[in-house]
Amino acid sequence: MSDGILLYCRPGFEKECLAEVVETAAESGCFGWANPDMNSGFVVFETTPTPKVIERLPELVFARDAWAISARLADLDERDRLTPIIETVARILKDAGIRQVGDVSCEYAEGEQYRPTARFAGKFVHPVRQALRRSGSLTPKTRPDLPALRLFFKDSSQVLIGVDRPDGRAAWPMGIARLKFPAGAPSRSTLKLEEAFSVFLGPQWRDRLQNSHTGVDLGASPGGWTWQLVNQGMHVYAIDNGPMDETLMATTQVDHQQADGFIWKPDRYVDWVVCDMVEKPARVAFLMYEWLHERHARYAMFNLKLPMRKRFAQWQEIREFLESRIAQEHPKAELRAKHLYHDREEITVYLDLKNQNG
Ligand SMILES: C[S@@+](CC[C@H](N)C(=O)[O-])C[C@H]1O[C@@H](n2cnc3c(N)ncnc32)[C@H](O)[C@@H]1O
Repeated sequence: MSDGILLYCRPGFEKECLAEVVETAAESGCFGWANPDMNSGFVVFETTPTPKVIERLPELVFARDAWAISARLADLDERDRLTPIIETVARILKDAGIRQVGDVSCEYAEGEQYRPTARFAGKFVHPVRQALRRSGSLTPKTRPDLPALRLFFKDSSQVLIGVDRPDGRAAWPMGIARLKFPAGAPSRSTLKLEEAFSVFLGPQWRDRLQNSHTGVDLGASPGGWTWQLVNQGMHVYAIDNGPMDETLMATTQVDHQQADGFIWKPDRYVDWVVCDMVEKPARVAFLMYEWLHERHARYAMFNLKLPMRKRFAQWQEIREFLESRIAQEHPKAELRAKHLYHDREEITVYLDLKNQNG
């Protein structure tokens, strides 16, 4: 039995995260409230979530990761925090009919003010893991296919406890994508596209791109996104009036065209169109839909730069537009969006109209 949902978001996006979970929960007849700390990077949504709401948590755009809270402990004694936690976990697992969890994480908020808690949680995970293994509640080796135990420390004396579902888990705990900046990539935004592939196509995304041979990058300069496509062996049309990185051009896999990304079109069908143009988000979303609908490309990955105000409302309008077109014209389409760890005032969208065969 759960009495709330913990959601992680980018610090500063707590309002959007809350508005979205309120709306999603209400669609399943589930109501609740929250009073989030601004810039904390998390929201505790007070509610009794139905299974449907828990199932829909991965769909949330502004929540990078989320799980249902099964217990809360406050006033932990610093001389022995472990005993009450282990006892509570044993009770939760028994109630849920779970014999063992496959992993455990000690989590914390990303906001600046939570730095000391982050250090504490980073160390505390080791004794927790040992104690759970001794009690037989944790598998000897990590098992990603089993539920994982999640412990969120607001500070070192308060913990929220939950057990997640393997199929609802974010690609990285707390949605914090730990990616190494690839040597040779021309800009840091290369990590945005790498994270997007991993989140939307799954950890085996490189295998999935093996059959993709051509790509278009709209708003490509200096080439961080183009670099990712080139690195997967694609030939890329890079569209931007700005300059492209010289080393990237020397690969001979890039055709740089100084043109307007809203006008330029390829001569033939390409596998991917990616777009990072700084433009009105509705205009970009419409362009991407048309690219796929008119069969210029098979798949689209694009960034929508959101305005400071009404960020959630703006995404809602765009989503409604895309969903209504999809419902009329491509009912099998896949549309997914996420506020990625490497996104700032923007979200990333993946669209596949699944229309290549008719
Ligand atoms: C955020 S930067 C792209 C960074 C790039 N994704 C990377 O990883 O290096 C946005 C780019 O969009 C380009 N841009 C904006 N409007 C454009 C348009 N209408 N047509 C083509 N490029 C455009 C800008 O010149 C700028 O280089």
